[in-house]
Amino acid sequence: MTPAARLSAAIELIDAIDSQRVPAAKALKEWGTAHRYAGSGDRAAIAGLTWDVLRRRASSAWLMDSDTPRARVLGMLKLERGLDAAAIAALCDGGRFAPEPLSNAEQAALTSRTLDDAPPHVAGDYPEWLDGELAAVFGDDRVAEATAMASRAPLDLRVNTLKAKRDKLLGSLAHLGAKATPWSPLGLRIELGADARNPGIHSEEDFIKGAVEVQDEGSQLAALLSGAKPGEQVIDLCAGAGGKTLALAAMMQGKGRLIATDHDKRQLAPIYERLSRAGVHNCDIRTPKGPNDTLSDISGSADLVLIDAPCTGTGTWRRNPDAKWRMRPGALEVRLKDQAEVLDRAVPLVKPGGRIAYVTCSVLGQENGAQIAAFLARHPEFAVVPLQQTAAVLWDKAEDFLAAALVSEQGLLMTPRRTGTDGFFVSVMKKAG
Ligand SMILES: C[S@@+](CC[C@H](N)C(=O)[O-])C[C@H]1O[C@@H](n2cnc3c(N)ncnc32)[C@H](O)[C@@H]1O
Repeated sequence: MTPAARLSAAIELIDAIDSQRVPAAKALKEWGTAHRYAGSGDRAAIAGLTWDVLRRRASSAWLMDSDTPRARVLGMLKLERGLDAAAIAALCDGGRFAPEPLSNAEQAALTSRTLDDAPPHVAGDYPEWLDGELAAVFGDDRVAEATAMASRAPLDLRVNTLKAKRDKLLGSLAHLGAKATPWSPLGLRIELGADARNPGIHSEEDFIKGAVEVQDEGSQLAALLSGAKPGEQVIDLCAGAGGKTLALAAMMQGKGRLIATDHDKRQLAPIYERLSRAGVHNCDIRTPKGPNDTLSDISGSADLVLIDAPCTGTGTWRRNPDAKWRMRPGALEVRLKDQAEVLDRAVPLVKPGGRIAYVTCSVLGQENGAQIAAFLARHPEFAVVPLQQTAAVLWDKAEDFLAAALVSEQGLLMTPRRTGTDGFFVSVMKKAG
């Protein structure tokens, strides 16, 4: 397919996503089934265009002064891909399979309109109802923060120190362009291009043998900041598919006891294979069975309970721009209730002097600082560990990391703009000894 034909396909896809209200991933899959002649390069390029339109959904419509699928694709080409009006006109030449030539109004919009007068939620590409929430956290920086949250994310990997060292993997994955991540001592980063082509990490020998896992650097840092140590008893209360469990296991170096559970057994399903591939032997997976508490035998003995809390996922918008536009206020309310519940559930598990590490992949204050402030009011036996102490696991990078993150009395917030990671909030609290 020509670049122009790919553009036409992206317009068609955005139209289908809008008119049939289907998730983008489903629409892309259906498009692929209906267009079997399209090669993998075409599919990746069309998916890349479609995701980029979703990233810049509001700002591209503002730029074009029109909300049609075509207008948003054209606006995205300027805002996200940096093409000027002449380059866009060259793509829209009206040829076979190409989009129609630009109208005078489109030409004028691409030449002279800007986002200068756009309201913050339009310039920053986020739902209007979240403006107050983001203003409360970022103030006047919210457009810049949200714009970074709308950008494309790299592929981050965590080296599994139970099996390998980062220096060696920097060599063996050099053909994918893997570089060391800025903050995590275990991270590798592969920058991805505008097309949504996956570098095939799951087929690499290092992945198959468990030497690396896919994990955003922010998620790696959240696990590191929990401070899990060899010999401790550590509970991963919201283990899900086990991303953090694997990181905790590596930190514990096979020594001590790691217990992973989740209230939804379906979420836990992939964890067995992942732990086995990673060579983890000290993890006890507790699958919920009926109404009995899976942790009823544990009382006041955990050194650390990690709560990778259910949250709105606003910190991962750059990986899932579709979800951002689907988010509704009701979802935030449900999450806030779940978070308070899971925090309270952790309390009796922790031993005197033990810690709770609370993590979300959200940037919203209600899910982060406010949730912790409310928890501390309910449980005055807990206090936030000073951030310098929490960040000490990053050694010589600790000070710069804390300067980059948004810090508060309750914890620290990483964001794409500040730390180049997904948005993650971390609060480590210690129980009085
Ligand atoms: C952010 S996800 C976990 C991701 C996972 N830790 C990882 O790194 O791959 C949050 C998880 O919390 C679980 N969850 C929600 N409410 C819970 C509760 N009250 N107790 C335990 N788990 C809960 C959800 O099923 C979901 O798997």
